[in-house]
Amino acid sequence: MTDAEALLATWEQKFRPHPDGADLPAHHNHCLGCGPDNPHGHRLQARRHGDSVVASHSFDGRHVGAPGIVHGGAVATVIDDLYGFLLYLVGTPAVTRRLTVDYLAPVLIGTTYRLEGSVTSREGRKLFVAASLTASDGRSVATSTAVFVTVGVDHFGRCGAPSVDD
Ligand SMILES: CCCCCCCCCCCCCCCC(=O)SCCNC(=O)CCNC(=O)[C@H](O)C(C)(C)COP(=O)(O)OP(=O)(O)OC[C@H]1O[C@@H](n2cnc3c(N)ncnc32)[C@H](O)[C@@H]1OP(=O)(O)O
Repeated sequence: MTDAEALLATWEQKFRPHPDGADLPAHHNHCLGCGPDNPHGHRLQARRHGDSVVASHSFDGRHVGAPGIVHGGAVATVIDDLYGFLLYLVGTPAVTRRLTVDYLAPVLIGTTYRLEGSVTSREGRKLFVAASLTASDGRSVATSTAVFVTVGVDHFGRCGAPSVDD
């Protein structure tokens, strides 16, 4: 089995049904959004919440933009990765085609936020998704929508999927 095939096999397992409330597996160990072994990553941990995915997350000093404030690209990365967990619930691989973020208020370093994402509709290969980032007092600090397009596993093979340890 090639490294790419081994990685795809781990994904196949990850796409099995996950019970409500279950912690969802990282996309792979070095994923920028959720990989536990990526020293530059966010190590996002998400769980299933009905038909949505939720996470509790705080950013650290590696993700700073203006002093004390999280870089907008880091916020977008984490939201994009949250959508990647939704794919486990949808049951099909897909990739981000369009991502929009409305930054409603500064996201602060070292503060814990709640993320929630869900699929709003599906048209053929297009998955329309939406997410929010909420402070502990209930204030929405960022909202997002995105379009994912479903792809076959060959999409990842073609791109030279990394080994399971990458
Ligand atoms: C078992 C193994 C599992 C493996 C499971 C891996 C899971 C893994 C998770 C990894 C972790 C996740 C992390 C976060 C997710 C990334 O980060 S994904 C990485 C970033 N995204 C990319 O690299 C995608 C790059 N783009 C592409 O490869 C190609 O453009 C795409 C998205 C595959 C689409 O290309 P295409 O197949 O040629 O499709 P195309 O005809 O252009 O469009 C398809 C449909 O979408 C529509 N569309 C296109 N753009 C738009 C738009 N902006 N708005 C609305 N509709 C649009 C088109 O009109 C078309 O509609 P129909 O005509 O079919 O009705």
